[in-house]
Amino acid sequence: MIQLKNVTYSYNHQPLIQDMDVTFEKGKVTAIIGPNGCGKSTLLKLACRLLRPQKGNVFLEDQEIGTFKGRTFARKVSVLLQNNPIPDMTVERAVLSGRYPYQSPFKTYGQEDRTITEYAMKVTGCHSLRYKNMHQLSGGERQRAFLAMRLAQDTPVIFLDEPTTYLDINVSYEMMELLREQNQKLGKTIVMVLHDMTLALNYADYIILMENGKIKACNSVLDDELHHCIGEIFHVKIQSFSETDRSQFYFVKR
Ligand SMILES: Nc1ncnc2c1ncn2[C@@H]1O[C@H](COP(=O)(O)OP(=O)(O)OP(=O)(O)O)[C@@H](O)[C@H]1O
Repeated sequence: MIQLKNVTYSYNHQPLIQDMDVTFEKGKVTAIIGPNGCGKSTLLKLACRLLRPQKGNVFLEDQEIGTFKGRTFARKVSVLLQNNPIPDMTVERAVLSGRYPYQSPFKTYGQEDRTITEYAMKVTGCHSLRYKNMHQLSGGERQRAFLAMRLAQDTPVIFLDEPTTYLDINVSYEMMELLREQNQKLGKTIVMVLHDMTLALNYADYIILMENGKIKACNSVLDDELHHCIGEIFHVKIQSFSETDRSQFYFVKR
């Protein structure tokens, strides 16, 4: 479980997030949604200690995240951001480098690291790209390679900021299926910022809906009040394909 307690964050003395309390449930998939510029990426960065709150605290399993040593934290939490620096190396080498938290001056990459690297390349569909340089990939291929790096890191918690950027609709759904599988089979806690609300509603357990730096709603994807708030903010109506199976949603413009 990741908890933000009473968190305040300002850019250049302009308050964006103020006294925010929010919890990301362990073993669940949470999607953060909201209009452009409402603070989704900032919230994600605060939760994975890429930003430090000016006030308040963030806890991972009841321990303040700032108190973890670098490698210990990197064994618990991996993060896929929107604009990652592109490493000048092959895909295989880049995915293997995701194993860095398990290395030390006395231990280099071993069989376990290579096995997990193979697995991560396979499930993300990067296997055939393994000998290409990261700079030679298309946007979508590179995004899959970055995801493979994060899976190789093998952490119980994965944060992703807009993971479907650059991906076509098929690959977007494949990526969501893969993340869902990581959650259901391996119990990973997944928190992702998503612009595509159809993906958010159909793949998350919980939705955090933000507006102007504030949380407008935070609830199960099935919650009617949440649907109402989404409808108000985005001027849409949420419908389910079936009244009995309320697990497949789509949107219509109001
Ligand atoms: N490094 C920064 N310095 C100053 N202001 C920033 C910085 N990063 C973000 N902001 C501002 O903070 C606000 C929230 O940004 P953030 O990236 O968290 O929003 P977002 O909801 O993720 O947006 P989007 O959906 O467009 O990606 C925006 O007004 C943005 O301009």
